[in-house]
Amino acid sequence: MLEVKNLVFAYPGQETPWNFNFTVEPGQCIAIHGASGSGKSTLMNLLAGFLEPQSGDILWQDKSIRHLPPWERPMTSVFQEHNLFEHLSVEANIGLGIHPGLKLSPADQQAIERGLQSVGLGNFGKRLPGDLSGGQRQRVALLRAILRQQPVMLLDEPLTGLDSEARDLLRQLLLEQKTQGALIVLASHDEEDRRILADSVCSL
Ligand SMILES: Nc1ncnc2c1ncn2[C@@H]1O[C@H](COP(=O)(O)OP(=O)(O)OP(=O)(O)O)[C@@H](O)[C@H]1O
Repeated sequence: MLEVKNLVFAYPGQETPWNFNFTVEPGQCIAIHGASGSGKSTLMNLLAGFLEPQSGDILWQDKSIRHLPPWERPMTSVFQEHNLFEHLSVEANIGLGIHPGLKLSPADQQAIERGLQSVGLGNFGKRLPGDLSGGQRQRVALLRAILRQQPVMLLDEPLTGLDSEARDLLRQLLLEQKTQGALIVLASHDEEDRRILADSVCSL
């Protein structure tokens, strides 16, 4: 279980701090819902370890992960910037998520190929991210997160801007991740995403 307990944070000069509280079980998705500027990305950054809370705790399977650096947390994230390495092929970008030294087994390579097919990018493995559209980059970032196979996925507007076909495809992929036990924290403005994917909602 992921537990966020009285997680207090304010940016310098901010009068009223946030105080985040929720729990989510593996195999479930919690949607983080709120107006623009309400703190959804801030919460994601706190969970990922890119921001340091002033107090409170984050527990994973009853152990505090609050002081762990991002790379030691049981999490993978897709944030709005996508963070793809522009000089590396799509395949290598995804492969780096699986193995930081790109020492990929034939099974890893097969998983990448199959994954690219499943998000409609079967022939795009050798391309550079700069040659992809925004929506295609988004699909690569999401696939990389999925193939990292961490127990918790932090998704900040992962489907925004995609056409309806790609959106349906990726919603399906995320539902499959849930049935395989993935815990998803989803920041989304989209009511349909929340209705289809979320088991609970945290309103900010
Ligand atoms: N580095 C920062 N320093 C100071 N204030 C910040 C910083 N980053 C964000 N904020 C402020 O914190 C508030 C919450 O921002 P955040 O990006 O978390 O909102 P959001 O709910 O994700 O918004 P959106 O839906 O538009 O992406 C905003 O008022 C924003 O201006």
